[in-house]
Amino acid sequence: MDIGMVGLGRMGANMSRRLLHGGHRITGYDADPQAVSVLQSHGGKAAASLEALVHALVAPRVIWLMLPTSQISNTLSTLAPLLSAGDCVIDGGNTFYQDSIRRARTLGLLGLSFVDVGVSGGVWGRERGYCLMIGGEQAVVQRLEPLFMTLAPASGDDSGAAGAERGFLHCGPAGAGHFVKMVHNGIEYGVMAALAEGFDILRGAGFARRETVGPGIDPAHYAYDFNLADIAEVWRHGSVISSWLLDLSAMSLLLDGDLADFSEQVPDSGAGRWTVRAALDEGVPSPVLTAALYQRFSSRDRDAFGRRLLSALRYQFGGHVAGPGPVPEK
Ligand SMILES: O=C(CO)[C@H](O)[C@H](O)COP(=O)(O)O
Repeated sequence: MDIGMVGLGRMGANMSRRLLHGGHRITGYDADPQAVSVLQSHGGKAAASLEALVHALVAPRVIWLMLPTSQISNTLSTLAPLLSAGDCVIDGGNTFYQDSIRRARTLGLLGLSFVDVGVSGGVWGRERGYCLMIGGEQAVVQRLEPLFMTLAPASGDDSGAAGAERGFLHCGPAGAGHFVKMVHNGIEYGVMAALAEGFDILRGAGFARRETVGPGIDPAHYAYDFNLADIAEVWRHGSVISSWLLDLSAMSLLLDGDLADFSEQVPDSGAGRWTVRAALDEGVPSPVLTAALYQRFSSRDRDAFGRRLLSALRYQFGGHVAGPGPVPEK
């Protein structure tokens, strides 16, 4: 198929390369001309502007946006007047699903189709393929199937696997793809938090070798010196918690057991918050995913003032001092 790819960052560039390798023709646009040159070096065509991209494609056009969430509205405002009825825009970013529902309606009034695709696979997707969660009208999604077949992990697999087994799924009408991806990312936070906490506990299992243990704790119970990379590795083989995130943990720990080059402050791009909001709207308890989201806020010291207030209160009611702070009056 002929596709216009807008956004040639880590995801857009790698997806374009996988599509080119699968025999599709890509015309790409990115605000960074260097990213467009890289696409050209892999056999794609370059467009110098969104206008040029639209003109380079034959109607009915398919334009795939792989952009940060913040750039989708402006890009659609520029694109929409350039497109013709029957053209299709795909948003493959981590967009809030309610924005996708609204955009599908707005573009639909102009005769344009809008398909939301949650894409998971990260920087490894070019080789491994991408898991695709798709929302939109059935007929439009069906027309785009050759693209999904190529991007999904089982591309080139002639086992006869279809749809979900290949790694793509039409989840429902507009917004459904981004809704499913939102929850996927919410789960991702939870699994990541569980791995982080578990490895932290294993790392602490030798604390009695380094410091005086508290009353009632036998130092012999905390005298281990675990090799975390080895533990992650052994868990990868046949354990109940084997997973790709565990594979990535094993690789990270092998490269540097202290993870010294990584920040303790963990950002979030929005999907975790939206998942928790959906859980609130649905009245579904989601303590694990919520705690994992709050862990990220804590990592950025968003609760530092609250923690100081805890210390202040302990001081006020009991004269307890924690760390540097006012000395209680006798
Ligand atoms: O879509 C993704 C993986 O599937 C995102 O790359 C990942 O979820 C990053 O999100 P956050 O910045 O919130 O951690």
